[in-house]
Amino acid sequence: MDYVLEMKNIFKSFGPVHVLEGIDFSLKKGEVRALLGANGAGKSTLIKIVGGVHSQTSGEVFLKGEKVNFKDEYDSKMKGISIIYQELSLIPTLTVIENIFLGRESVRGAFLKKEDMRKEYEQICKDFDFNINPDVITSRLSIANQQMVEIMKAVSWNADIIIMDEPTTSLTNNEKEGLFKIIKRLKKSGKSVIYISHILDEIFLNCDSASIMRNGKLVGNYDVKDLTKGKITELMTGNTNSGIKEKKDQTFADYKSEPVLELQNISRNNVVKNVSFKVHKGEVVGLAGLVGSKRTEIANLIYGVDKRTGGTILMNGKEVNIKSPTEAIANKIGYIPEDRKNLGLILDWEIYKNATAIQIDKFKTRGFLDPKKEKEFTGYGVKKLGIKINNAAQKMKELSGGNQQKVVVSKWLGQDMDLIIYDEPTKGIDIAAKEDIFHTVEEFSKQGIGVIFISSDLDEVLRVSDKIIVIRDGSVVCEMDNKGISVQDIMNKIFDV
Ligand SMILES: Nc1ncnc2c1ncn2[C@@H]1O[C@H](COP(=O)(O)OP(=O)(O)OP(=O)(O)O)[C@@H](O)[C@H]1O
Repeated sequence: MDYVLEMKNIFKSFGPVHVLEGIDFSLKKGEVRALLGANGAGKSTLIKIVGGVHSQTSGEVFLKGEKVNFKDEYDSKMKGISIIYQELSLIPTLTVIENIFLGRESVRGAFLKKEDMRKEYEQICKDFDFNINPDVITSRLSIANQQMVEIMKAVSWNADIIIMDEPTTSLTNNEKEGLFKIIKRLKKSGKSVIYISHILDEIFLNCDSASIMRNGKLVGNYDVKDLTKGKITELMTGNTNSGIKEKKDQTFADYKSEPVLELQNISRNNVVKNVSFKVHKGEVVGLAGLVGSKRTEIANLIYGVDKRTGGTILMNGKEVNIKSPTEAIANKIGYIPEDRKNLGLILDWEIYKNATAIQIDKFKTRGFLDPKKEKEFTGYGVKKLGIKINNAAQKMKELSGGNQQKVVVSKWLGQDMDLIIYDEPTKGIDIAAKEDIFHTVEEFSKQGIGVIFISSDLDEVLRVSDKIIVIRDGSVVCEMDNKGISVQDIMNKIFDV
């Protein structure tokens, strides 16, 4: 068999922690292979070995039959491997076009001319059905656009093997379509793709085959046509009953008392436009809309990240004027942000310091922080959300992406709140662990806390919400009671059908 990549009996340990235990993985020319597994199963670690970021503790890697030992990331790139990592690797101070062509000159053996770069850039934009100003400084772009640039950069490298680690997490539907087209084109031209995603629909749409991992071991290799979502979940977790619920089955909303939050015609310039809605005690309000519909911008006005230019916000019947996240927390508002890397976590800190950052005063003994108390609290969150860690003093950056996200959620457990906002909380979370996040929503609402739940996954919005508010272009389109409505009904409102 002609394999472009073969990994044989790969072991990887970080000190005493065994992350990969005897993985065999292979990829054929023109194959699109999914790499699946629960959060912390070892997917990213495996591809980081192919990418020259980590070297294996033991085992062998072959490229087109030839044994390789990558010296570093550059070496892997030069041998024809291009990776889109979960965390963006662009240089924020460079322009988009500079980022895309960075390091490419040496591949061609001569400097690329500016005009050639522009021509190539235009072609990539056309292929992606996408339009980003090449001269804009990258840090000025939205996270979605930065991710798109990252993808364009990886694909334009002209590698034989392209590895995508959760590439669609912040893309709009159009951009996703663009990416899926690119994958088809890559396949047709004989390139091979490894595709990691927790969104199983994407696997069925794009992949030929799948390798499933569990706890650092390979469960097996499968043809995607022989798999179902249920089967994948079962193979990933080793559990035949994942307890996944389709629908919300109880409500804790209290419509008799004063709403915990009332927005009256709030606006910000021409971005958020006269938005009004109420959140009652224990009520879960889902905000549905396309990526870019300005749901996060509304949340940012409530949490004091951005300044309102109009309208009034009431909490428990009283007008509030929250000017910063610190003031929001003092007003009993919690916020689980979409951009966890920049807003929710400090990756160089220990897990327990991240987990306790918001409620720090609770963990003091005689005025001093007590690490024992902090670790106890962290342990509580770890158990509640099934977070996979080795010990609470590990650095945050050592956790898998999905487990980092769970720590962001765990920070708010036990906090005295009237309202909590979840913004895309299940990004990067595996299918079984999503349910743990939904349970926290349920528990908060059971305690009488109002919840705003933002998600691009409408099944999720239906799963958790009492009421759904459809947002389009910064305005409220309608409010829908979650009674007998379907994803299609919400879609119709989103698209104005
Ligand atoms: N540098 C490190 N030191 C210690 N442990 C690490 C390090 N890097 C990763 N790990 C551990 O290895 C395990 C596998 O992590 P990895 O990121 O490969 O998982 P994953 O399958 O990609 O998960 P996710 O779906 O959440 O992204 C995790 O338990 C993680 O904590």
